[in-house]
Amino acid sequence: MVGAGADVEDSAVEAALRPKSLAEFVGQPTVREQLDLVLTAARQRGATADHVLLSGAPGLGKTTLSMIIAAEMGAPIRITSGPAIQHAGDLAAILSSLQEGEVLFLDEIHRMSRPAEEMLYMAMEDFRVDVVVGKGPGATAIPLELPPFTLVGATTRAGLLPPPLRDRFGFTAHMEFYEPAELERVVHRSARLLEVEADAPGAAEIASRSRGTPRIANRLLRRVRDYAQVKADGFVTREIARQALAVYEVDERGLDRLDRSVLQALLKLFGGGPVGLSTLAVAVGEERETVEEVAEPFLVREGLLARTPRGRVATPAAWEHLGLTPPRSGAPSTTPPGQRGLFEG
Ligand SMILES: Nc1ncnc2c1ncn2[C@@H]1O[C@H](COP(=O)(O)OP(=O)(O)OP(=O)(O)O)[C@@H](O)[C@H]1O
Repeated sequence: MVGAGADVEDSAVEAALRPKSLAEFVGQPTVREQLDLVLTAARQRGATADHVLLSGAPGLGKTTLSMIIAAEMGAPIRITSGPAIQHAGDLAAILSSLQEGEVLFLDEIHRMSRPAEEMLYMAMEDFRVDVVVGKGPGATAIPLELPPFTLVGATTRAGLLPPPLRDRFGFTAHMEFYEPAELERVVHRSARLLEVEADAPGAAEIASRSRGTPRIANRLLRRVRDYAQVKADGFVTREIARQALAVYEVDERGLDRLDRSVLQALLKLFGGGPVGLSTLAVAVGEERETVEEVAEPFLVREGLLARTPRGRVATPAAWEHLGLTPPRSGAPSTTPPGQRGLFEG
């Protein structure tokens, strides 16, 4: 899938395309300015930077920013994720091996286990953990001093974090979706690094279909590059980008196969809603989290889907985008000739 999955070559290229400094990081002007102040001030004081929480949709640059924080502080970085830390002992092992000033990047921090989370409170605030040795009445807590470190937590939604954890971050940055002009700069920068020749309209076409997300912009650029190389002379123009993205089923608004299946299920199976998230996810054969965190933020932002207390509801723009007619008084919707059904092909 062009929109969400990644192959091995893609992962390696993605790493190579990461900006290495705040100056190279495109867009997010507010976050960049605030973070620059936090880091410069800490550097001037010769101190370890405060803990940073980054929230925002997948692919907006949270991992990249955590690496930049380490690079700007001249510190090493350790990368792990919430789901990888199931026991407090896992976290104690990581924390006790940190060097002074090291950046610990904890992706999906909202998915950490409860005991680990509680250990993290003390580690963040007092740079200390209590390691419990033994079991039952004979168990003893041995306090362990930690070197000062910077925790960079990443989450798709800061609202998922318990307040005691959220409050222990000295700085919280909310990453926004990128404007088309910013994504165009991302595409030009990546094209230069990948040695792909693209003109301005070609880059703009890719940017406008990238759902406000640099990771998707980079991925679409690579797929358009493949098409340009195999079917043309390697040069990316608007027409080449359009042809390539039609092959990969990314439409003019940037909706990919997953987005369209979600909308089609909502419209065709549930008459436009309201329908619960779990039911919708089952209908498209995806995990609830994938629908909620990958497809929905974009569909909501595009004004195609609304989250209501009673469930997910399609907007009139969704019916229009898929060329379907909203049902009147319970009549089934009609599919114009040539429109492909949900489960066809
Ligand atoms: N501001 C930016 N400027 C240029 N490229 C960027 C920017 N932000 C992200 N990218 C590119 O997008 C890709 C994805 O970024 P990254 O892995 O940091 O996202 P993420 O928010 O951590 O995603 P996830 O939460 O899914 O792990 C990287 O390869 C990077 O090259």
